[in-house]
Amino acid sequence: MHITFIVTGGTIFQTRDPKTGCMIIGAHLEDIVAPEFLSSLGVHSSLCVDLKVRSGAELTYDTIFAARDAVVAHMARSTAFVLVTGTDTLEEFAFCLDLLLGNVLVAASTSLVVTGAMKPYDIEGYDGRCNVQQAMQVATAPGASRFGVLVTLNDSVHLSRYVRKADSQLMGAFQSHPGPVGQVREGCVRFYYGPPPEATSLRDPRFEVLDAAAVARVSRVAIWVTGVSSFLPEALLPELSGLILAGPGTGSLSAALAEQLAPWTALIPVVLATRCATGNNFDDHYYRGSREKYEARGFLLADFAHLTPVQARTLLVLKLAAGVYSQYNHLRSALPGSPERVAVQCQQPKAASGATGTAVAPPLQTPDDRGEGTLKDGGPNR
Ligand SMILES: NC(=O)C[C@H](N)C(=O)O
Repeated sequence: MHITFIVTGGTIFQTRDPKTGCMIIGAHLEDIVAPEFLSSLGVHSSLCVDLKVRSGAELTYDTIFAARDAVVAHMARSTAFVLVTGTDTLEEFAFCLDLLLGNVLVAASTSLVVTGAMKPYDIEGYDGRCNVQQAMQVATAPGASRFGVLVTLNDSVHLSRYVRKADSQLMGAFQSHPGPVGQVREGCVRFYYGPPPEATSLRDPRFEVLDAAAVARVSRVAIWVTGVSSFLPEALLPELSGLILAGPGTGSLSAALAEQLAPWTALIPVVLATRCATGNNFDDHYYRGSREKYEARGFLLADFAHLTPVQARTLLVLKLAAGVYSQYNHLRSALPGSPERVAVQCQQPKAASGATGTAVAPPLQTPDDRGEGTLKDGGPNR
């Protein structure tokens, strides 16, 4: 067996620099992975691709694509891949790689497991060594390759589709809302269920041919959290390739914000997500018409069902780069703020301020809203 490691920094490699008192990359993969442990798994050769990133906050789509390219380049030789990274953006990294590569990995019977550490290398109780060992065990376990990209930390194995960093500090930070797909117990990997169809349905073959340059043109997607007395500065919108609104409950928007943003949906994709930790961005079972009333005004909901705002952002960036929404293809040819993009924006309506424009917003009231109120008067009870 051959394992390829890809490393992109993070707490797992960090120590305190005695000279400056600041955190630095003070450890390397060879300090963490014992050759004897590799041999015990039947791994006779390994390789490390260091993408030279300091921490999770520094992660860029360029690095994600460099990792994707490293996997593709070493796929023929490798039985398994272990990606060691900063935990702050680990969930985005894993989710994005699964969208880009999940089907390719499954077809090639190759596993990819992402891991990191919650405690620095020089702190008592350092979890990095154990996490990397368990990631190697999971990556080489029978059946691991049917899942696409997995995440392993703290004895747990998560599907990249469901995992999120739910705590900013503690060891059990990584959680999946349906629970982990597997665990490491008594030194052995146990998978409890196979990949449910929902976990793989977001992979799109068009993502497999994307490159970093295509994504860079559309990656200025902002996440804006709304709630009490919501607002959004109009001046922000021309700077964006897209907007994820993380709204309360099932992604409810105030009537005023919906009025302001509806005309902008002709220019940039505006996705409605929930700011709750889990759950959907609409619920037509309880709040009838809750999807249609926004989709009719140009907001995107259904393609982003049951995703966190961070996941919705990743998916939207890839969809835009792949040209999935032809109405937004103008975003792919010009960077935000460039003269071409500004020219398109100048043609756009400012319905909220009363100016004229080209986007036509349908009426606010949907048949199912009757009697429960409309967006204008506060909307139905969602
Ligand atoms: N535990 C960690 O890895 C957090 C760190 N700040 C990072 O993401 O690089």
